[in-house]
Amino acid sequence: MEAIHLLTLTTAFIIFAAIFRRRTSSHPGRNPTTIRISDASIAHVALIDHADAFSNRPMPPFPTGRPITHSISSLPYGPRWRAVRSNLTTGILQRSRLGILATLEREAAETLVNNLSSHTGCDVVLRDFIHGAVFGLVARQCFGDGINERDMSSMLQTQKDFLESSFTKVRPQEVSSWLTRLLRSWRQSPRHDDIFDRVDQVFIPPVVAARRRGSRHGNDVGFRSHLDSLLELQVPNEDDEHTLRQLRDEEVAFLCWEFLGGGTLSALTCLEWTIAHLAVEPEIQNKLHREVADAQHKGTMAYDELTLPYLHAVVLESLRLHPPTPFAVRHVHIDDSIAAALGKSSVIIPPGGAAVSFVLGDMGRDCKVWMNPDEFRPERFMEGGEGKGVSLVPGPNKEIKMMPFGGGHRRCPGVVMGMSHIKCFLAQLVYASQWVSPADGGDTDFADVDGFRKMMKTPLRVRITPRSPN
Ligand code: HEM
Repeated sequence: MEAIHLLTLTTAFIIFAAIFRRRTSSHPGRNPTTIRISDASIAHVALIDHADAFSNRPMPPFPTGRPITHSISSLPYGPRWRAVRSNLTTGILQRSRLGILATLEREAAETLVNNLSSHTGCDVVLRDFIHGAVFGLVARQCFGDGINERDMSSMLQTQKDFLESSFTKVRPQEVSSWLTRLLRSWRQSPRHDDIFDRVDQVFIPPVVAARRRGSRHGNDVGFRSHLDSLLELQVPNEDDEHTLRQLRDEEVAFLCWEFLGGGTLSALTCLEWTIAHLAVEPEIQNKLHREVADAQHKGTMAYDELTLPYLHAVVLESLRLHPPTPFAVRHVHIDDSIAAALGKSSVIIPPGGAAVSFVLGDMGRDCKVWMNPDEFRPERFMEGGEGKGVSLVPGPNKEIKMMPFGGGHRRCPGVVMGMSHIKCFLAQLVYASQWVSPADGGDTDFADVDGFRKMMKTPLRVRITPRSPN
């Protein structure tokens, strides 16, 4: 009897706690009805033709005890979002700075190749090597030089732990049961709070506050770092948008965290998938190697589409099949004209609004657009292929064929930097070595994790063999 009482009380407490947490953290955009859109033409109507209506994201599905609108991706569409986003796009991500970035990229890629060279002839699990190298590059862009080793490795470890914890979350917005969702968010939120606390600890005292005090955490990379730009940035005040204020330390810390995550994790995901495909497709790998080697010998190593068209095609093919961020999500309330436009495509947004999830992976594998969509065939992006001329970010008057960087007002601002990093690392990896399936003949597992980041479920293990000079 006692045991039954205890069980009943515990269950009642869990449900009460879950409801209480939900109430106290309630937000109009949290856990609304979710509509999935996999059709690129409907995505065009929504994200491009009605971009304003599709310009907000729902609140993250997990309640936390703190305001989490400190990042570009979670700020509501409006003046503060505009201020921090344009600080990024006109600052560090500007195309004209690619020349400066090229030097940093080349140094990072060469370090990666050197680190791997002692494993030539062996099987390696690539993920940690690539993660460290891409993180190091993005951190230099974020902070400049001079961050000490210990602080860097705490940041990298925090990012790895966050990534690991996100793998266990299965599309929370798509979990249909109300109770499951409540219990799940109740169980998961302390882990998120824990990560946010760590972001504060790892970034604020050693980096943000130290730089604010003017301590020379060194910035000898020859351009203004992202951190420096954030410390100078003025954003509209919450209560009066006509007055400006500086960002608070925790906001700067969170924006740096977002920059490091956006810059590192998508490139890491894409590089791992690409090497996995190249290891089982030696002809494609050899063709890519020939193109890169040719450019190296001519001294024309610029990673652009014109100089290295096959490299560009290989990266596009990888992003088509495995968009690292699998969904572009919006929270919408719409008027009658938009309802009518979407209604033609049988998408009905309920009067209270909805979360709309554009499924980027489905668009890249749509067999109405792509021939044998599950095949890895970069040639489809070359002359005469169905993907030739495809644009990475959808615009007006153009059919959407794939959307790995999302679309509309909230599309990814890091397209140019992301593509440039991926191409540079990939070119150097393929130039230096040949990547083959592991010596024990183990099959590569092409399954992906079910989570917010579409990484390989089983971290890639490959054999590095030397390239004969040609
Ligand atoms: C291969 C590389 C990358 C891929 C595939 C990628 C993909 C995406 C996707 C799908 C979105 C959501 C877009 C939408 O909702 O329509 C996004 C948003 C975002 N990405 Fe990226 N990304 C990449 C690289 C980067 C880089 C290098 C940065 C910056 C350092 C970055 C920063 C951001 C930010 C700040 C947002 C939120 C934008 C907003 O809400 O206004 N990403 N990214």
